[in-house]
Amino acid sequence: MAAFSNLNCPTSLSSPSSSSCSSSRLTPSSPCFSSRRLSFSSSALKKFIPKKISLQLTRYWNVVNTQDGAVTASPPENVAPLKNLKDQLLSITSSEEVRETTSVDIVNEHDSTVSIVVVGASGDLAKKKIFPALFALYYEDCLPKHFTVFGYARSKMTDAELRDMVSRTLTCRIDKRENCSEKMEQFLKRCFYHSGQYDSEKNFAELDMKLRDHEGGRVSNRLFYLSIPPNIFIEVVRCTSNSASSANGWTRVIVEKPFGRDSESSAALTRDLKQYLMEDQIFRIDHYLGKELVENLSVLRFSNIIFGPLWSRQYIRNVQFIFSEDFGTEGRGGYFDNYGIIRDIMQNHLLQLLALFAMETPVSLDAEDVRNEKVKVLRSMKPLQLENVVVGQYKSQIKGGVTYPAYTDDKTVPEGSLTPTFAAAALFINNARWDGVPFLMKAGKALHSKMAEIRVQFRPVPGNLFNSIFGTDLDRATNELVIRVQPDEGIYLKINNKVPGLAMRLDQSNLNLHYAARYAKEIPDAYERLLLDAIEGERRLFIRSDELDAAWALFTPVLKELEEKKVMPELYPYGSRGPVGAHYLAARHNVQWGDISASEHPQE
Ligand SMILES: NC(=O)C1=CN([C@@H]2O[C@H](COP(=O)(O)OP(=O)(O)OC[C@H]3O[C@@H](n4cnc5c(N)ncnc54)[C@H](OP(=O)(O)O)[C@@H]3O)[C@@H](O)[C@H]2O)C=CC1
Ligand SMILES: O=C1O[C@H](COP(=O)(O)O)[C@@H](O)[C@H](O)[C@H]1O
Repeated sequence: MAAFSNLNCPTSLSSPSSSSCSSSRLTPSSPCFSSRRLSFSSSALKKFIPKKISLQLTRYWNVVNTQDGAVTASPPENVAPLKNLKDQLLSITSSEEVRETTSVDIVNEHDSTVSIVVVGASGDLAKKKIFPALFALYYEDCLPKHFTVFGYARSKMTDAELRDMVSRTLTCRIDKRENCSEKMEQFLKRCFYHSGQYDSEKNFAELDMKLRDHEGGRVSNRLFYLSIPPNIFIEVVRCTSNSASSANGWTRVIVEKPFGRDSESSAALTRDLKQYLMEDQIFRIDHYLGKELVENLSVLRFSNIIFGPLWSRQYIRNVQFIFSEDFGTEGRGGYFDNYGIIRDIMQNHLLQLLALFAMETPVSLDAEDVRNEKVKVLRSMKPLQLENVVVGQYKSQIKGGVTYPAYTDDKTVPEGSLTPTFAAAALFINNARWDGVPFLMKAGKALHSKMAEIRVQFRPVPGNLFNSIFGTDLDRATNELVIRVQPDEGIYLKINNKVPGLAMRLDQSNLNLHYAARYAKEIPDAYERLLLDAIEGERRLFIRSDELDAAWALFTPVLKELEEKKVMPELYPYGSRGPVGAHYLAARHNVQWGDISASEHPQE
């Protein structure tokens, strides 16, 4: 379900219903739909729509919400637009019954409004990511005609102070664009603030009153973004649900990670959330799924004939998922120490990349079909053994006269903390496609660079004709596909090539798709895509509870073992390439990390 018609602003893949049909996220054959939806109360449903039709409606239309006695339905893919509702109903029932449906209240975007409530508006994530993403969406005309942004937190602030805070921190990709300050003024007029406690239904009821004022009697849709520490999620959801949910539209809640810290706490969080919310109201965000190159992974795989046949143990010898940051946990040590790098990056971001990479072809691009395939991969994974994990922690380093701190120098980190700031792991998928292929992960803070990438190393060519004339060992100069998620997005394929000239000399070169050179358009921030999807009710890029259970089932035993056995992390200097143990781990599986191979750093 999407979008609020604009050429820049895409509609979702699975349910094309926007008037911006030229958008890149539509499949080429998709028809162009209006974004209008049907909305009616269940009493109206009973009164005006005979049971037979309402059953058919439920079967053929996507009923997107059934809360507080309200039903909202939108046309599924490949049915005629809303204006043809009557024709459709005629085709499924008798004309006499259809006559009665004229009382159905057809709601379009002009009659509905979306309120986006950023809970924890005074915090780091809200300032850094959420408000800038909302502004970028506004600038690109991707937000609905009627929308309001509300900040909610305990800090005392006026609307003007919130606007000031938002405008001062709106450093986003839009900054240098035409009319930016004019658009900013307009955007800020839609931003408001309400100060309240996170556990006070009374304070949320006050927020509800303000929201109603702004909604002006339209069908109200509400999106709550929980940008707060996890220990207060449930209180906020309780208050939202009891005192501030929409009376006649949808209410959705975006939940930020961490979703617990092991299987048990994650299950408890899901159980508690479900006291107040249906699963389809919960949008668990993993912002890596909103990154351009991650969204492109399925396109690359499933729309190019050259990759599909190679995508298995037969041709791929290992796959690497690498995340590194060139700064430490400065400022976030308090949070980080309770979680560590495995929970912070591997269990979610890198595992999601792995699942997307390794899944079978989904039945469709529909959220449930894609998530079903990801769950199957996660549930097929071999239990992770401690021997296949290496942990590290950064230590102080003096470089160029600058002293870089150790992890434990942070005042918010307990003395002698064993929390890993680096980890490497070798994982395996027990299925026919991937049996025996090492999937290596490596994630670390305070390393030499900031980047995230996926590396696919292919097997050597059997009986290679050129073995004798290649300058180096051809068995090592195998094809490698690199998907550089960030920075400087790109995809390149290492191939062996003849060096031009009369002699038969071979070297390894890149077939290079460098995004900055190929596409003039800047890449949207992941939070923009994900916020837009949540507003549109598109769940494909959000984590379903069974995915989460499977992800925790994989990592919880090893996390417990690390903690119980008090495994000492290997120390590595701030700004280095990480602990040497990661190389031994890879070598045991006959793998060499692609990011540190000589061909990646010829100048070093
Ligand atoms: N920052 C980041 O880069 C990322 C953050 N996240 C997740 O997003 C969420 C928000 O992160 P972030 O903005 O960094 O968090 P902050 O620590 O900045 O907290 C957000 C707001 O919550 C309130 N708050 C903070 N601590 C408490 C407390 N102990 N009890 C009650 N209220 C509190 C404060 O608002 P006030 O005092 O005004 O009420 C604060 O401004 C967290 O779940 C985090 O794990 C996920 C990925 C990245
Ligand atoms: O979720 C998190 O992600 C960030 C890295 O995100 P990126 O988009 O900048 O790559 C990481 O710094 C943080 O520790 C983690 O919680």
